[in-house]
Amino acid sequence: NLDLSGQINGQQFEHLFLNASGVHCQSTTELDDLLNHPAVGGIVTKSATLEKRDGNPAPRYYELADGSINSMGLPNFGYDYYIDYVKQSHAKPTILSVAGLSAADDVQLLHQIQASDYAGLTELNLSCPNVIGKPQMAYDYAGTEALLKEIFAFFKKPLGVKLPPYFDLVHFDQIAAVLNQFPLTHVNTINSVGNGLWVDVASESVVIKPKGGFGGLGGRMVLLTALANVRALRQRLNDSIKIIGTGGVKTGADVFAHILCGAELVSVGTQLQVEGLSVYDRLTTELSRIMADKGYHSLSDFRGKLKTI
Ligand SMILES: O=C1NC(=O)NC(C(=O)O)N1
Repeated sequence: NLDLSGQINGQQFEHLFLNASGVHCQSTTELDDLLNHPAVGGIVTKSATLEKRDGNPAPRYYELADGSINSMGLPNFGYDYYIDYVKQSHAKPTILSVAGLSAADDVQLLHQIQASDYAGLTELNLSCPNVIGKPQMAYDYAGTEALLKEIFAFFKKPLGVKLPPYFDLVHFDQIAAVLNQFPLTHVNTINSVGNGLWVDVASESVVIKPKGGFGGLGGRMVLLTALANVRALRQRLNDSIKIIGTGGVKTGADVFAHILCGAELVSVGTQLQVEGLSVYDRLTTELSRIMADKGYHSLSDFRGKLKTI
């Protein structure tokens, strides 16, 4: 009886939960698992590159007490695999995530989507921190602006972007000034906190192989950064650009906080990896209890209504 829905580009997500791209979304079997789960409202594919990729050498993912560190390196089955999946009809909205290894790759990927008969949502990943030698595009404001100008000259389908975390209010101003120039359906924030390092004291060693142990951080330890990025971008972006809140969600209270900061929908990554699909049932129960206790019937009763003091 609670309304836990959200909308992006007029597409109704009956239930606010998605997977964070990269988690439980590389194979069609995993994607079907997500789509078939009642407490999942929509899915995001693993970011597709033009050609299939093995990704970085293992070990490349490590679970910590309060989150995760990963340097996967965009392992995926390639664009054709994912476009074939998302263009089939599905009961719930799909978001095709794509990641070029260069701006030219990004443009090529979007030309292919534009030429396809896929009519769903696309998300351009501008924030993978783990491709060796490649920067996170969305930290280059001029580069991002030039890329989006080139893309929107030909791309007429719904498009959002996956952003890295920003840590300076001026940087929020700068990326928002770029994004507000374009008819984006959404931004998905945050991607992992790039290039953290975990040290195992017993072995006196790093715990993942790529990049000498440097990897993107996820899970509870990034919640405060995720909330700040959702809030700051909600305060700065045009209302037409919705926000998918990703990062640090472990409890129903974390979900509630993301919505208070302005998220339209909420993704779960590390905690999905840790707990499996049942995480969505637990989060739904916990969120519903908080809403009921507060007398809320719908997410819109409190979305974006964070109080300041
Ligand atoms: O965008 C990404 N974010 C991550 O944290 N890891 C993956 C990856 O490494 O493939 N990509």
